[in-house]
This record gives sequence, structure tokens and C-alpha cells, in this order.
Amino acid sequence: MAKRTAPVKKNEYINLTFVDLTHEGDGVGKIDGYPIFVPYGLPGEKAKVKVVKVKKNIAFGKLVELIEPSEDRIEPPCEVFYQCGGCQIQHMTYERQLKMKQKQVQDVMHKIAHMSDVPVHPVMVMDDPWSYRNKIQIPVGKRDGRVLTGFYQKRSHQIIDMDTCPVQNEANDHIVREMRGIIEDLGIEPYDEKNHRGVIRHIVVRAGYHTNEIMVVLVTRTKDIPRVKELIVRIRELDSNIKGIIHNVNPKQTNVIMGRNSKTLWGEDVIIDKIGDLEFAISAHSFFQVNPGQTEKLYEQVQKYAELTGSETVIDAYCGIGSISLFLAQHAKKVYGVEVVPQAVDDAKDNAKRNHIENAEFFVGEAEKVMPWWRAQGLQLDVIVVDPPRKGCDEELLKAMIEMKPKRIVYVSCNPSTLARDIKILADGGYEAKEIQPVDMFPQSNHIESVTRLELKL
Ligand SMILES: C[S@@+](CC[C@H](N)C(=O)[O-])C[C@H]1O[C@@H](n2cnc3c(N)ncnc32)[C@H](O)[C@@H]1O
Repeated sequence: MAKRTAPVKKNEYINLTFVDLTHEGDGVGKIDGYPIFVPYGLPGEKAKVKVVKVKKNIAFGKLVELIEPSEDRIEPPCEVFYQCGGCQIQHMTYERQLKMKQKQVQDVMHKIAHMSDVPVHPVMVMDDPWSYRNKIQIPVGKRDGRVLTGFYQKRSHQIIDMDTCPVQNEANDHIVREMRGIIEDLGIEPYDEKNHRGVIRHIVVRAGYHTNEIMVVLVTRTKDIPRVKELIVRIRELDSNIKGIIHNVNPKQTNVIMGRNSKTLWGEDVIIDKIGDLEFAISAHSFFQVNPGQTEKLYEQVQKYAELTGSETVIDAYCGIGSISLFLAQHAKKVYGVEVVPQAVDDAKDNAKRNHIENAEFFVGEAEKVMPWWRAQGLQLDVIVVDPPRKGCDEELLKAMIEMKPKRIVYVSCNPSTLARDIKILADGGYEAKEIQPVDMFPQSNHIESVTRLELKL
């Protein structure tokens, strides 16, 4: 058979019509069936493209000029959108973003799970898809003698000089912007990643959606911060809702943002926020969903699919600070939560007390080890909820779940590909995926959250 050669060459300029979108939000054009992926291209558009990388079955291009723009294209509100690595799809209307995300879930159900017939509902939308993030973690650097804060450029550690971020909560955005001047005035040296020198690495700001309470975390390489007393005074002046200033030390050469040790420089160790009627105490290290308005919708969907009447025993695996567990405990007989981070489990127990919930119990451990142990103890269950990280559920966990035979499984996922892989395993074990509800937790980015209802086949 004749060897197929790519129909394009590196550095060649071509005219291309985009026919599809990748899951990352890049445009896909084809020449004789050979796909060329181009960031920021939209289906239906014609464009002049420079070919930048050629492989046997695929090439990558750069958009040079739009010849016929799509009606789905808008001017990105963020000035640094095309440089910043934070958002990927601000150039699409919100309606187009939602269609892309629904299709992403449908595609993986078809290609990975081989189940095209499971209904994937339209994405649950956010009424105002801006200023939603309750947490900002932003690197601090220096260029031409000036302190700057901004996210990293795509695929690099170059900080983009950024004044404002339109997906951030406005109070957090304001604090970060003002912090640059304060750090400069006090002569505190920003971290220099290349030489592993300097003091201040990241500023982390968290805000309560319902309470407006704010926590400012200063992540430094060094144990001491110069002129720390003046720094505290200046930070407190930024917003009267600041409840605590935390110092976290991260002395390592690493991409991980926070180090292990934190101490409170001023005020409270935690801020309080609410999900529904429940109150949560959130520390600097706790995982808490970043889009609080949508989190309520997500948890209501979990509750709906769990079909609780008050008499059920439920497991919440990968429970974090117990937010889903406590949400469900109000409608169940008993909820067991399991989570690998001990600090999060301490928070979960505190949160149960704070909300006077006595029918939720929390365990530290790997869900894939604790679940088989529960099975061995003969724990009888009605519903299992899982909310794993992006890599999905461990196979041992899926096996134990299948053996425990709950009537229903509710699978919360932030990664459609691993969701589809796990749904297939659960289907082989006797669970039928009935429906999937995607929820837009991260507008302007290419990420999508979803809730799946699975039932034991009779
Ligand atoms: C996507 S978060 C979900 C948290 C929680 N359900 C919520 O809505 O806030 C995933 C959680 O799983 C935890 N985790 C990761 N691997 C784990 C494992 N093997 N066993 C138990 N928990 C794990 C993480 O620490 C994190 O808190």
C-alpha cells in the first residue's frame, strides 16, 4: 500500500474552512480528510492559516486572518485572553460554549463508553457567566523593575501582566491588583523562579459568595516576610470584609502552589460560606467548589438523582470537606463520607457539628481501600455518590461498588473521558446509565462538570 503523505507542509499558508471543534475548543479544518487543528477557529469559518506542525495523521496551525467569521464569534472581553492560559473559549458566544460542552459529553459516551443512546441533557447554564470564581491563586513576579501579578502564558511560566480577570470575583480581583503596589512600596522581593530567589511567590484570595468574607493567603519561599506588620496593616485597609491573613511557606522548587505549613498572621483561620442552608468553614488548604452559585445547582441535581426519601443509607466517596454528604444527610437516614486528605475530613466533621448534623460520619483513607473494607463489614447501602478527581475512579473502587449492589449510583465528574470509561465498567457490572446532566461550573473555559444517574439492572 502506498504510504500516505500529509497534504500540507510546515510554514505553508493555506485557506481552511473549519468543520468541527476539539474538546479543547480548537477549530478543526480538513484537507482530503486530513485534520488540521487551529486554536480559536470556529465551525463554519473560513480563514488563512499558517501550518506550524505536521505529523503523519494530523497537523497544527495558527490562525493568521479570518476570511469569513462565524456568527458564534465574539470579541473576548478580557484584554489578555489570547496570551493567558486561564480561559480557552472567550471568543465564542456563551450559547456556542454550551453546545460544545454538551457535544463533548455526547462524543465520549459514543466513542469511549459505546453508548450513544444515554440521554445527555442540555448544559445547566449560568445566568451571568462572569465574575464567578470565589478563589484566585496568582503568581507574583517582576519585570523591568516593576512588580506584576498575572496568570502564566499558555504552555510557559512567563507571567502575563494583568490588571483584571473577568471570571474572578470582583473583590478578589481588586485585592490582587492593589497588592502589586503594596509589595512594591514595601520593597518585598517577588519570587524569581529561575534562580529560586526572592520572597513572595503567590497571592491566594478566597471570598465567601453568600457572606462576602475574604481570606488573603501570602505564599512565600522564605519563613519570614520583611516589614510584615506594615504589610498586614496595608492589606487590611484594602477591604473591610477581610477576615484573615494567612502566611503559607513553600520553600521548594515546585509547581505546587502552597507548601505544607501555614500560620495565621492576623484574624481568623477560616472564612465561612454557605451552600443552600448549610454553613461551611473554609481554611486556606480546603478544597471548595470555585463556582458557588452553580455548586448549589450541581448538588440539587445529585440529590434529585439520589432519589432520597429519608430512609436511605448513602456513601459519598471522594467527599472533600463533606459538602455533598451534608447536603444529602438532610434527606437520608445515614451518610458515610470518605476522603484521602485528613485536614479535609477534620473540616467535614467540624462542618457536620456546625450544622447540627448527626447522621453523617467521615473517614480518612483512599476510597478504593475503604470501600472494600465497608463491603467486608457487610454495610448495606441504597445509594453511592462518587465525585473523583480528573483521573476518575480507581478500578478497585468500581469493583467494590458493583459488589455492594446499591440500587443507585450517582457519578459527579469533572472529566467526561474518565466518566465514560468508568460508566462502561459499571455497565459491565450491572449498572445502566439512565441520563447525564452537564452543569457549567467553569464558563469561558473548556471544562465541563456532569452528574450521571445509574441504576442497578433487575
Ligand atoms: C473533585 S473533589 C470533590 C470534593 C467534594 N465532593 C466537593 O464537592 O467539594 C475530589 C476529592 O477527592 C479527594 N481524593 C483524591 N483521591 C482520593 C482517593 N483515592 N480517595 C479518597 N479521596 C480522594 C480529593 O482530595 C478531593 O477532595
